[in-house]
Amino acid sequence: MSVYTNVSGPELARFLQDYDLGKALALTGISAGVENSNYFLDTDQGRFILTLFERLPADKIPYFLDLTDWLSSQGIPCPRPMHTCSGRSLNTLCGKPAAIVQCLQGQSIEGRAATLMEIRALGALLAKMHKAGEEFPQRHPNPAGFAWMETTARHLVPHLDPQDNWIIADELAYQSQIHRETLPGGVIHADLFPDNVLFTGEQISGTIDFYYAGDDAWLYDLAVVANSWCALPDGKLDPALSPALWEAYVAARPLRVDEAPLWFAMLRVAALRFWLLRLDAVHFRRPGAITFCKDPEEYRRILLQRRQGL
Ligand SMILES: Nc1ncnc2c1ncn2[C@@H]1O[C@H](COP(=O)(O)OP(=O)(O)OP(=O)(O)O)[C@@H](O)[C@H]1O
Ligand SMILES: N[C@@H](CCO)C(=O)O
Repeated sequence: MSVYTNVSGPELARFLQDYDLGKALALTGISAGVENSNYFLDTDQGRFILTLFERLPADKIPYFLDLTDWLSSQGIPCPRPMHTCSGRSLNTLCGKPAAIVQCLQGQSIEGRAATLMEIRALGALLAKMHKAGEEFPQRHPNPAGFAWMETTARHLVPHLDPQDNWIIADELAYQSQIHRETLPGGVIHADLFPDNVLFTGEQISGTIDFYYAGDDAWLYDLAVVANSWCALPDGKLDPALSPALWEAYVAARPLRVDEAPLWFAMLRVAALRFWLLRLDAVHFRRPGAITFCKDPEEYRRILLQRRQGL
């Protein structure tokens, strides 16, 4: 269940008085998603998404709304925030930070492999997103960078078996010598998994869930996408999808000469990041907290394959 806060009709009507979006016709809870309460909001002016933020503190949210506002103005299909009559995109509803954003068309392909056309569209769009973020004026270092990984790994030590602790420590030692901050970079999505991309036919009509976005190496973002879209069940890279993703990306953003040699280092660190994230969710599920645990084993498998260059 992903609607944690129920919004009454009178509360919604009061909230909408701040906007120029017409009168509410229907409010329908969205069952997908785990972190926030999301609703389809139908008004006499169309359909929108109403999000009540259940995890992020209010002062952390404007960056993400400003970023999607910016990327959307640059032609990236992402949820453009609606502004109140006084110009704010972040508001409060039922005591929670809340926003109304554009409702994008399309469906995710979650549950099946991408086609070559879809993966090429994704590679091209990711490059376009990276370039579109270049002029975005706000800086926000990736909160899940190397320091986050070291801290998370340290907390996990008593909960993992010696072999997994060894793999993580060994990978961190390797990554400590890779200076991805020297690679070309800027704004990255950092979580562009299949459930965060909407397609209409084989065209991408939306990218959502920018709440892990920040500044980091662009090649790292491509690696997050490659691991999450192009891994076979045994964790190896799909021999057709992975090159298709790469070729579409580099056609739209030609790489600098020092990037390609670090491809596997980026695939490895991207795998480690999501293995740690999932382990953290499993072992530090706080009572009452809203956490959803995806299978850490999937990313352990992916990391082991990437460490072998597969
Ligand atoms: N702007 C949008 N346009 C269309 N559909 C959207 C939009 N935002 C969210 N959705 C729909 O709502 C679902 C849940 O959204 P989302 O994945 O952002 O959930 P969340 O709980 O905020 O984040 P997470 O999935 O990371 O926990 C999506 O799978 C998608 O179907
Ligand atoms: N995409 C992440 C969850 C964070 O949204 C995962 O699959 O572990």
